[in-house]
Amino acid sequence: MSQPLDAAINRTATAREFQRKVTDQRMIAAVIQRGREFAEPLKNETADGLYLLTSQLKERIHSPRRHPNSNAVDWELLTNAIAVVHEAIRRELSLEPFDTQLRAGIVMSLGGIAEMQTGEGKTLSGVLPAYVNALRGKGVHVATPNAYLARRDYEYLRGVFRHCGITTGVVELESDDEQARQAYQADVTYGSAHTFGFDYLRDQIASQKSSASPIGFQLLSTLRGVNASQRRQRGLACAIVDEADDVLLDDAVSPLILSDTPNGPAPDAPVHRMALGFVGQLSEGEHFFASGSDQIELTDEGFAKTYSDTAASTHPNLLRPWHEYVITALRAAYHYARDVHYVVRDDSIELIDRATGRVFADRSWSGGLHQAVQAREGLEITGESIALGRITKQNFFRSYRYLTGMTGTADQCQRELEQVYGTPVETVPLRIASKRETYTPRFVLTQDEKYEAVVNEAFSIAVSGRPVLVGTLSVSESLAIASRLREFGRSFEILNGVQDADEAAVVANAGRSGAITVATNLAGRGTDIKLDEQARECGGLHVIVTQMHPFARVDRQLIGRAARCGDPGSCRFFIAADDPLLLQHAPWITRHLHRVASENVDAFHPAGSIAEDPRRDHRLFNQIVTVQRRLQREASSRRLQMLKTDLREQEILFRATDQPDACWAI
Ligand SMILES: Nc1ncnc2c1ncn2[C@@H]1O[C@H](COP(=O)(O)OP(=O)(O)OP(=O)(O)O)[C@@H](O)[C@H]1O
Repeated sequence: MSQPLDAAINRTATAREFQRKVTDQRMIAAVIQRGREFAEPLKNETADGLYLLTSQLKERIHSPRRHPNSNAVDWELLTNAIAVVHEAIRRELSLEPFDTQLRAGIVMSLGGIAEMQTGEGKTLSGVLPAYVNALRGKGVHVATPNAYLARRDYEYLRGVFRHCGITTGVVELESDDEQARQAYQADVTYGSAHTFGFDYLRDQIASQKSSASPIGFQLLSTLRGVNASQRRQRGLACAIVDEADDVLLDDAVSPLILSDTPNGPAPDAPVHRMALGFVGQLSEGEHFFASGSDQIELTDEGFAKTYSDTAASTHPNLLRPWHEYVITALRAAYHYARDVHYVVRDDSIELIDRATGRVFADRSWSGGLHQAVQAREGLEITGESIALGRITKQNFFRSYRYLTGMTGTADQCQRELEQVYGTPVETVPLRIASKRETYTPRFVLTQDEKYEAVVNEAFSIAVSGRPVLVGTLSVSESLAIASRLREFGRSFEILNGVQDADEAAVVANAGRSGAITVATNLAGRGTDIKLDEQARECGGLHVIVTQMHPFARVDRQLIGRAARCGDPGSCRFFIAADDPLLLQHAPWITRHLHRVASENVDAFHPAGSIAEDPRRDHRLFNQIVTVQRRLQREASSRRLQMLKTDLREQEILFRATDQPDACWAI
């Protein structure tokens, strides 16, 4: 990597600039105090009075008086903004924002990412930075990890913004051009990170097309007041990213690709079917090695055998060399499992986002993998989609003039967020100490034993009147646990992206006393499970984690559904010796567990089961956490490498240092 490219990518210097401000605790505390004082008389203000205040703040932010030192923080403006937002929240939601929420809001208004524990009320914290940035009049995008959260937050907060005199909208993947344009015209637009990225790509493609149209046509359109490109977005002025670690890091590795899928079967469908039949003749170790997360390597012998099939290797419909079809068929067989990586619905493959558990009908794998999986499932093999435009999420979010966000889990990511996005992370202390109890992790030998133990625990806790959330890592695991619960005739709800029930309705019921909910990671982030009074009195929500994720942050998000905002609650991890995380990354723990099971045989613990031993179990658990930290470090360097490659390939002219100091400096 060349020095200039490294330096241009790195935005640490910008982050350090912001850091000085977001860590000025004395000033922040004073601004909160004064903001509250300013809010007091606003209680008697009319609706028009609040709008007028917003108009005055808009004028102030555009005032030429600010130009000489526009980078300096306008504390007075911020104080007034706090007062308006405070009063609007009180009027609409009958809530008073906590100091911690205002503090997080100020951090975001000053250019930092606010780290606030799960359940501490980030949703309300996002109002202040959205309001302050909306004053610029250039549009604010509030990006969430998924469409459900975008709509939920939009519906919850639009009344608050209305009291402030700020318009809001929501964009969804299904929005047509007109609906999307209207939503983007609003001061604050809610949407998933995906939707914002795709709309950006659409606009890029539309403007390329329009600049390619004849000059006469362009002129005519301009005279008629028609924008030839008919863009959806107004530009990338400001983004406030919810669940910033997920959107800006974990999910940023999958590029956004706007593609067009041709109708009808793929021309090379017969070759994919031949490859599927052929791989049955190959054996692992002799003809190929399945290594890494998604790698297949043919040996010399495997390569020679592949090309001994002359009917396939010279087939007239080949779109790429024959051995690539073979490798793709092997990848499909070895690395992609039904109900783990994808589901089959309405005779088509729908991809599962492994981090969030969401099922996406509109996503597909590239390079022929989608077709190889279709072949294996015996479905019609459709044509490969043609990429019309592509951008990595990293580059997309780096393109915003002003970027900020919030998360409950930024540990181990601070450096990366600083380097890549120029955003320092500021941790907001807990409002009150968490009441969550973490029970001793339970170790077992096999998946079957684990499911049994999970179901027993769910029953015994639900019977005491507490609601239970069983968090699984895959659709197949959720189905396995659901079928055991069904055997016992116990009613429960399931939330795995393929269930029929409405997601919001399942979440709404999950906090009822005695309810059992089995969910994939769908319930792991952002979901607010509200307890009923009896559930709270009985001890709150209990979260069962059926499998540790390679990243500890994902686990912490899941257990963060319990004991929110001062409520009681608890959690327990279940770990089996044959969990993929242990088999792939900590095989010594698997061996150790087998040894323990063979040594600890007595009347209560027959051969093959593991007796509880809190000290040993905590020690083993901590070892797994260390493995998770290593995996997270590795993922971080992979992402950085990706960004460098992407920038080099696309030869993007990027701005290294021109991120403005604050929204009023844009
Ligand atoms: N100022 C407040 N007063 C009373 N209740 C509040 C306040 N702010 C938030 N809450 C409640 O606290 C709960 C958690 O809020 P919220 O979902 O915003 O948390 P979060 O930090 O976004 O959680 P997560 O990290 O899981 O997304 C909600 O039920 C919300 O209604």
